[in-house]
Amino acid sequence: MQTQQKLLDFYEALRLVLEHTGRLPVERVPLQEAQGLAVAEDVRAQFDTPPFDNSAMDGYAIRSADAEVGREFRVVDEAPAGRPAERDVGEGEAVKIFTGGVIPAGADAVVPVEGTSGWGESFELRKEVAPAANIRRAGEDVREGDVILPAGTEIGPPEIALAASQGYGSLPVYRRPKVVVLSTGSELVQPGERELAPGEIYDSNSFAMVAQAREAGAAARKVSPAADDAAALRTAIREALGEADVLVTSGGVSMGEKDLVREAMHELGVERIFWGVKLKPGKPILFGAREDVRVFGIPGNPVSAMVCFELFVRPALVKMAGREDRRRPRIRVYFDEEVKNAYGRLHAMRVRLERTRRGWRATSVGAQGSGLISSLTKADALAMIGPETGGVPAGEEVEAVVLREDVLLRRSGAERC
Ligand SMILES: Nc1nc2c(c(=O)[nH]1)N[C@H]1C(S)=C(S)[C@@H](COP(=O)(O)OP(=O)(O)OC[C@H]3O[C@@H](n4cnc5c(N)ncnc54)[C@H](O)[C@@H]3O)O[C@H]1N2
Ligand code: MOO
Repeated sequence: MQTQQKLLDFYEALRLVLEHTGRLPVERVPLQEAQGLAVAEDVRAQFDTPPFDNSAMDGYAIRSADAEVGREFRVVDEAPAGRPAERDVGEGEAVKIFTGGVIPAGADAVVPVEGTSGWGESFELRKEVAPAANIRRAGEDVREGDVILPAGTEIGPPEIALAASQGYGSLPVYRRPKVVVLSTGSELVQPGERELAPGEIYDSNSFAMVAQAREAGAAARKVSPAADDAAALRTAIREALGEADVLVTSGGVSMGEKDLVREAMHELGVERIFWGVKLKPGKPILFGAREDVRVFGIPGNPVSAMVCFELFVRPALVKMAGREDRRRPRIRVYFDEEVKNAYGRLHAMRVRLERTRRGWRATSVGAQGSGLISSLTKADALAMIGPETGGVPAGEEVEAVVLREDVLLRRSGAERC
């Protein structure tokens, strides 16, 4: 077994991940499944909306030329939404109309019922009515042929509404990436299943990484963890490879005799693109490909697993889905005190962020061990402390990857409604 690693620079490793990751094929998905995906080609309006002139108010459709205050009108028909009137509106006549009702021929204005003596077979006009009052014109929302959703648009609730209003039951999108998460390790027990025996721990990584994948907009599921056993591992990986665009394994990629993931992947034809990155946490990460499946062998330490997911898997997933706009924001941060880095690797340090007059101040969340899951619940960002100079002096800025994007709102002074 290979026990020496040539560690890759982090940014070079990320470049390789992105270089080996492309957009997934375009497919049409039902509207209700399109949320969060990117429109893959321009979508055009198939007709004007609204499709017809219609009333903005409950009231009467009349001829504005007749609209003298005090005049009596005869109601000749009605036009509720969905059922146009059969009669035209002649002089001194009105059609009872409700919001969304088709404006009948002859009428050019709607008087709200509050501007009349009320509902009835006839009414007296009590308020002036200008031509075109309370009419929503055909095509005032969108015009036939307009590009309503340009390629690349994120599909959110307003885009879904617009597409539905144009009769689209499905939209062309870059397919949502399918992620399968496979934890490895004989010590793992599923939470909620039973109490732990000595030496066992609960499998938190597969839950964490499914959540991370979903948060990145992918469809993700976990499969049963595989024991540290070559045959079991091979079977589990083979099955997962058959179902995924992205396979993420956790554990078993380091130097131990029970670290069998690399070998299993090799045997199953996964081409290794890199193994080992000059990064803390996350050093033993493996990245490979088999045909269209991208494979991340992520270290088992829970913080390493989640940080590797953030820094490598997430950028790949959002690229596959055409949603590069969902890459994490990067900002410059400073520390009040010197921060040392004796790891000899780029330290993705868990920090809190605070907005000051100088900019963004980063403060370590505390101990940075790779097993300290609770530390991640306190982290707003990963401050990238380079190994070259042994750390970063007080006040000097470094790059940080923002994990909790709502902290950026703190700068804007925005309040929540
Ligand atoms: N001789 C060396 N030992 C180690 C090295 C090294 O370079 N030489 N690297 C260390 C680093 S850095 C890391 S990171 C870890 C990663 O090791 P593995 O990917 O092989 O992970 P495991 O050994 O399987 O597990 C590590 C740790 O994480 C726990 N774990 C595993 N899976 C889960 C899970 N699904 N949920 C929660 N916790 C999990 C596992 O019990 C171990 O405690 O290797 C160092 N060793
Ligand atoms: O790289 Mo390991 O992830 O240092 O703990």
